[in-house]
Amino acid sequence: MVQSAVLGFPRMGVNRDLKKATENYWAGKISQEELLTEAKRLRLAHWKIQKDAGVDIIPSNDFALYDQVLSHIQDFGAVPERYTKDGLDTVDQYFAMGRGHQKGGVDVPSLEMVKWFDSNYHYVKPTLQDNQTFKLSASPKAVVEFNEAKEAGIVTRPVLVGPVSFLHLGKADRGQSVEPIDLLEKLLPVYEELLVQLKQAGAETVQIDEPVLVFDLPAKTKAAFKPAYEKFASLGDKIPKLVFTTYFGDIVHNLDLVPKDIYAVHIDLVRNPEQLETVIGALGPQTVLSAGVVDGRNIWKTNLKRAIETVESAVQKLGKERVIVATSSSLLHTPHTLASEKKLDAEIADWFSFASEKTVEVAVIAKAVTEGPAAVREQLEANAKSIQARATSPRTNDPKVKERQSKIVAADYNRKSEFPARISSQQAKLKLPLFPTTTIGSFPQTKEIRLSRTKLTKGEITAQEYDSFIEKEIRDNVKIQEELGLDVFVHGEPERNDMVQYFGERLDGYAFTTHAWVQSYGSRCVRPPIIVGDISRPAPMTVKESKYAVSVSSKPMKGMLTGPVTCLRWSFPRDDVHQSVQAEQLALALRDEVVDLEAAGIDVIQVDEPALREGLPLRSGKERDAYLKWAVQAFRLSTTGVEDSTQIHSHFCYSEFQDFFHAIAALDADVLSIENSKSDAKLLGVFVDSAYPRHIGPGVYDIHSPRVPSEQEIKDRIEEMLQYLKPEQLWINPDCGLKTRQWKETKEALANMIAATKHFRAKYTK
Ligand SMILES: Nc1nc2c(c(=O)[nH]1)N[C@@H](CNc1ccc(C(=O)N[C@@H](CCC(=O)N[C@@H](CCC(=O)N[C@@H](CCC(=O)O)C(=O)O)C(=O)O)C(=O)O)cc1)CN2
Ligand code: MET
Ligand SMILES: [Zn+2]
Repeated sequence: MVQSAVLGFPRMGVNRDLKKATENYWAGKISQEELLTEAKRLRLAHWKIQKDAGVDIIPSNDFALYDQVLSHIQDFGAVPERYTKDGLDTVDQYFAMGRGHQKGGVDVPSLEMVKWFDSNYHYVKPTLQDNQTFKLSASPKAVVEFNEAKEAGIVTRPVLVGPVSFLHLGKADRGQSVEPIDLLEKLLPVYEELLVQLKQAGAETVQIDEPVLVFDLPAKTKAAFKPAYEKFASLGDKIPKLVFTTYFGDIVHNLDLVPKDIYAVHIDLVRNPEQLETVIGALGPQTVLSAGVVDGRNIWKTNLKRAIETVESAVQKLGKERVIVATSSSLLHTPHTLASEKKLDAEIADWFSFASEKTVEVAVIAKAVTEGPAAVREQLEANAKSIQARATSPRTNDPKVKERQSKIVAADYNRKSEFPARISSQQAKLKLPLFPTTTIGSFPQTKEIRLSRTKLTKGEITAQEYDSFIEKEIRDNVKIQEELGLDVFVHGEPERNDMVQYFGERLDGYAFTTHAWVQSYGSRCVRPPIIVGDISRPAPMTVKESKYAVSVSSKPMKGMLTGPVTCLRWSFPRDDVHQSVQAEQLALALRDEVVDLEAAGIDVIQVDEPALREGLPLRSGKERDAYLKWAVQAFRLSTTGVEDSTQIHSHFCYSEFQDFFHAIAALDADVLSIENSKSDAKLLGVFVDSAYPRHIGPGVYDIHSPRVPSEQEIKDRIEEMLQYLKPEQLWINPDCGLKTRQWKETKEALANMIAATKHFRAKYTK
């Protein structure tokens, strides 16, 4: 028979239960035991959902209290010494690596956290030493959780990040020069021991994730697959059978690296359906194919007929015993269940499938292929009806939007003058000091703010009461910035639930949800709005708040927008229209907003594009060039409608610009603020090499951690930056927005930032 498999399930729970438990634990409101009990309850609940859906192969060890890669770091004994030396217990040590720890005399910053491939999920980077050793934990999480499921009567397939991916996704610690992949030989015994333990516990198969196979890999990484998987093959029956798992791209360019005698290979057939035949052709004679046909990255109902056809074409070549029907990737990137959405329009809700619904889809597809379509006729008929209804719905189509798109001309992509002329008219108006200080937009989203928004939604306060509450928040934010002595103010974004969802809720062509949370990092979640049709702006979206902010401020006030590419990437996009078309529609809506802000007296406008980098196709080549072309055009289209004297800022939460710097330069933004505090200032070298003429604010401190950076630390960062950037180019700001922080640490950190800036201002002003 054809079996069904899920590669991973979201772990937050139906009501973000895990978020609440971890945050309560951090706040000292619940004990560690209570946290672990809640985590166990969630794991069991999630296994049960999959079992009830009829899924044959259910994952374990897909759970994590903070991040699954971080769990591996700990289980492999790859914890840097700074986290072990103070005697924190295992759980606190784990969180210290995830988010830093500044309590009871212990003061350690977090490890670096970066985007997981091209998704909005973040993982913690394995951070390795020149003399790195590895040692398997006494009770490895994968074994513990396998046993836990077994006790509940569910035999699961444990998920591990494979050794090559673990190392390739890691880096050398600051001051170390080790190339992680060189540590393979030292790492393999740990995998061996773990796999043996899993086998002894009763695991028949293990999902071993090697998603780095979708990249263009350096020779050394490529060369690591062979010894790693030969080693595993040599262990024979002592370890479970391995499902070599890839996702988010095709593996055709790396097919020779797929182990021939492996039990099974998983490929993502949602992203790259065309790889099917080639991959089948290259499989070993016994190897099973796990066909990822149910999208782990989006929320559209699977076209069951099409998925069944795909799976059947594999079955024809391999036979039923050698095909598994699976989700394309872990379902971590989709919300828990559609059943929680009580407010969605019924017509539109019928088009969606969230994680719980997707588990049913895999089971239905497997049954249809195993027993024939008659066995699931009702489900297939209902599905065909939904697919047809969406394809023909007038709600997806707006001729006015299309007409406007057809009228875009070349001049719409250009500012009136080049940067030198623009910056002098901006400077004449803004009169900023050397090293202008600013923040990235958001200030702490306090409990009070969130509660008052909840009250508005529930009708417990009026829109007017809510608006005046927001105005008070803006006034408070302005006052705080005045007291701190910042140079360019922000209104603080108190009215925004999220920088993308907020715009989704105000644009036509979007649907939005009440409970469809997806984990972004640690305990932080987002509710990506859903693009269902052509996008347009029925009314200004941010002008009221920005205008108010200007009216109560004594300094320049930045208007704050989320750029078209980021709106697209952090939404669930349509799958029936190319992403470039959706980005262009967003750009036109934002262009109108930018022009309206300018007319309302906002002289500085920031258009955030933090997701531009993550959207970069994972492999270099034609696809990347095409993406960068439309992404840059969308940004330019949204920002070029203003006068020279209006200053356009953009913000990026990453600093590794090397592979696409030309695109960053092509945005032609007057000022860029970028995340930089965790990276080597060397990365700023690209700005020097290309004689980048415009202004840059590399972040001087990390905002993901509650830890307060000292004035000296910030001075050191600025000093480093000045080795690369000209003083008149440099802005001083944090890495990113401050919404996840508390006020106390925010004020302390900004005060240190300003003190450090004053030191350099005095030094450089003659
Ligand atoms: N979309 C997106 N992606 C992003 C980022 C981002 O800002 N947005 N930033 C980067 C890092 N990722 C982040 C992702 C989320 C959060 C974040 O703060 N999320 C909040 C939720 C934000 C939100 O939607 N808030 C709503 C709902 C708040 C809420 O929880 N309300 C309570 C009731 C109020 C209470 O008791 O607190 C409830 O609904 O139960 C609002 O403010 O209106 C969280 O997890 O806590 C921060 C960074 C990269 N990707
Ligand atoms: C993830 S980028 C965030 C930018 C946004 N303006 C903020 O400050 O929150
Ligand atoms: Zn940011």
